[in-house]
Amino acid sequence: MNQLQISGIYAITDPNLLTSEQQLLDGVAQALAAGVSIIQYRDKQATQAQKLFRAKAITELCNQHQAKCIINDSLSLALAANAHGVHLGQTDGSIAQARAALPNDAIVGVTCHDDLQLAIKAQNEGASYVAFGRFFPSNTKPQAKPAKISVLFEAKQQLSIPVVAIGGINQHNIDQIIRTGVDSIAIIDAIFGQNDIRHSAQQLVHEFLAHEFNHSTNERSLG
Ligand SMILES: Cc1ncc(COP(=O)(O)OP(=O)(O)O)c(N)n1
Ligand SMILES: Cc1nc(C(=O)O)sc1CCOP(=O)(O)O
Ligand SMILES: [Mg+2]
Repeated sequence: MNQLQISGIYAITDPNLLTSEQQLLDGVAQALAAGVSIIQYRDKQATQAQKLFRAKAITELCNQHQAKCIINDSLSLALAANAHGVHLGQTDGSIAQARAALPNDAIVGVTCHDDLQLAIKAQNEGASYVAFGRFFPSNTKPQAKPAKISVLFEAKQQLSIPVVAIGGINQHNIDQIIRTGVDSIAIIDAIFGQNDIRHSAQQLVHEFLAHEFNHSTNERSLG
């Protein structure tokens, strides 16, 4: 799996914010136009038929932008939609089963909350990336378990697969997360909950790219 596949701003859809199919596809198109690298289709409300249509449409939009479409929770939906991968929570199914069913280059992401041991286990079982969170209170998922930012520094030292941060991240606090060196930052409300989705996503993408640029310039000047 190419590690560069999991890099930059990772936007996750929410049916409470993008309430119609038109809003969903327009919102995803705006986020992609702003330079978001990954879209996760996360929908616990639609019918199976609606989910399949929407997952296929988002995958197609991602293909047009050289971005990746990851399906939340459902391996079967990821397969049916020919999406680029699946995101599995701790009770959403096994990594081995997803790896066996999906193409070799597919992305399998795994939620690890604040637990580095879960992340090491996921890496050993074939995960493409691990996600830690939540780092700040989340309007979207208020019940999400808190995690300390220090786990991200530890994860970057101990893991070889990409590390994703999630939960309550917005333009005011993203810098604290970027500084840990994480590969990607997953966001719902600060992108899809905003009036101007494209502009909001653009600001977050620029923050991330500015840090990457400064980091590589410093490394070059230090030799
Ligand atoms: C990138 C990313 N990280 C974490 C999650 C949360 O997954 P999960 O614990 O399965 O919870 P739900 O999203 O299914 O409510 C995620 N979806 N994406
Ligand atoms: C879906 C999800 N999972 C989380 C976790 O901690 O595992 S936090 C979260 C919600 C992220 O949305 P927002 O950017 O609006 O806070
Ligand atoms: Mg899940």
